Order: sequence, then structure tokens, then C-alpha cells
Amino acid sequence: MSLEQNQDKVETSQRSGNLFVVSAPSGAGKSSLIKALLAEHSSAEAPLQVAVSHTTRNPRPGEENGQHYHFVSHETFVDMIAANGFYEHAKVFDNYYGTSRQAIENTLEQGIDVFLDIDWQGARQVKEQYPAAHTVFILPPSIAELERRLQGRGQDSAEVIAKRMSEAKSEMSHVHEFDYVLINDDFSRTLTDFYSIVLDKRLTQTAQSTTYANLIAELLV
Ligand SMILES: Nc1ncnc2c1ncn2[C@@H]1O[C@H](COP(=O)(O)OP(=O)(O)OP(=O)(O)O)[C@@H](O)[C@H]1O
Ligand SMILES: Nc1nc2c(ncn2[C@@H]2O[C@H](COP(=O)(O)O)[C@@H](O)[C@H]2O)c(=O)[nH]1
Repeated sequence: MSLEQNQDKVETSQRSGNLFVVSAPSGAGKSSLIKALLAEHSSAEAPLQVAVSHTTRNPRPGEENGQHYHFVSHETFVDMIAANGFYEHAKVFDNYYGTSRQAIENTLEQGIDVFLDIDWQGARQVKEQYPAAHTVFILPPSIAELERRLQGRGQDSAEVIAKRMSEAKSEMSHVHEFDYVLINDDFSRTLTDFYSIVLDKRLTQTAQSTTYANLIAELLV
């Protein structure tokens, strides 16, 4: 089922998964929040899944191909663009990143909520194609704390951190394009707020499902 068909389903029929797009300047904590959300709240009744992106960047120590990213060559990435294999893609910092169609199609229709950890350019592309997507922007409590987090993560060179810091304000200038904004100061509080958004969307969608719509119609006769 294509995402367009899924959108029709969201609007007219039973529970499909919700698509959540999460963006932030590098180091604000979006990957940590998504990881914690899945670890604490994914269950057989309400499954949550993160889409694994493709990237041309080199793996960091400890990153596994197929788990953190699909690490591909520039040539493979360009071939995938030509074959219309990406739902969205963008150049972020000095590398290419993209969400393949395969990573999300057929998942939402199974009732699985899917999370995309992508930049603002990708978020904009997703929202244009799939307005039912819910977009969340994560802000750091301050620029100094953002830099501390990038340094503290200990995975990027000073040059890479400087590049990411130099683009942080430009990325944050897109915050108004998003449906929700969270300030990731205290981690567990932010996680609670993030989960509230996910729960709210799930409950809203359930209330719009045909099962509920039929019951409500009967009750109101
Ligand atoms: N609320 C928080 N308080 C303190 N440290 C945090 C908080 N949230 C995340 N961190 C830490 O900040 C660092 C960056 O977090 P993370 O890797 O999740 O950021 P990100 O937004 O996904 O970055 P990128 O876009 O580069 O992937 C990590 O070391 C993480 O443990
Ligand atoms: N548009 C997309 N942006 C993506 C995707 N996957 C990750 N990203 C963003 O890239 C930066 C850097 O990530 P890092 O792993 O090198 O730290 C970050 O903002 C990610 O959200 C994608 O598929 N599409």
C-alpha cells in the first residue's frame, strides 16, 4: 500500500500507524528520545518503530550497518535517487541522507507508528507528500548546552562539531514549520511530553476509526 493510500485509510477507516517526523539541530537529543520512547513504550498492542535511513556518511565507532543506518556509497545513493527509491532525501552537513520508500511503506498499514529521525529539509518533503504526518522539533535548552552535548557524545571530530554548531541556528530557524516543539532540558520530562503527543495522536485516530464512528452514529440516533 502506498503512503497516499494509507492517508485515505487514516482519514476514513480503521487504525493505521501514525507517521512522526522528528527533527532538531545535531546534538539536541532526538535520536536518544526516539530510542528511549521505543524501549519504554513499544509493545505488541501498540508497536513503535524507527525507520532506518540510508547515508553516505562513514559509520561512527559502534554503529552497525542496517541497524543505525544503511551505509552506502555516493554512487549507490545516486542510483537510488534515480530509481525513485527515496521517500525523502537531503544533503545534511557534508553527506547525503534519505528515507527509502521501503523503510516506511507497508509498516503504517500494519498499525505500527513509525518515527523518522531526519533534518528539516526531509521533514518538509514528508509533510508535502503526506500531510497526515505529525512533525516534532526538538530544541536544546541553550546553544552552550548543545555544544556540550555534541562534545560529550564523543563521536565526532572537532571539525565536524564546529560544522554542526555553525548550522544549528539556521536549522532552528525552521522550528515554526513543525506541529510540535519540545525543549529537551530534563530528559525524562521531555520523554513524557513526547509520549503524550504519540498517545494523543493514537487516541484521536482511534476515535475517528469506522468502529468508533459506527458506534457513535448508533448512539446518536
Ligand atoms: N536532556 C538531555 N540532557 C543531557 N544530555 C542529553 C539530553 N538529551 C540527549 N543528551 C545527550 O546529548 C548527546 C546528543 O544526543 P543525540 O545523539 O540523541 O542527539 P541527536 O539530536 O540525535 O544528534 P544527531 O542529529 O547528530 O544525530 C548524547 O550524548 C545524549 O546522551
Ligand atoms: N533528510 C534526512 N535527514 C536525515 C536522515 N537521517 C538522518 N538525518 C539527519 O542528518 C543529521 C545528521 O545525522 P548524524 O547521524 O550524522 O548525526 C541529523 O539531523 C539527522 O536527523 C534522513 O534519512 N533524511
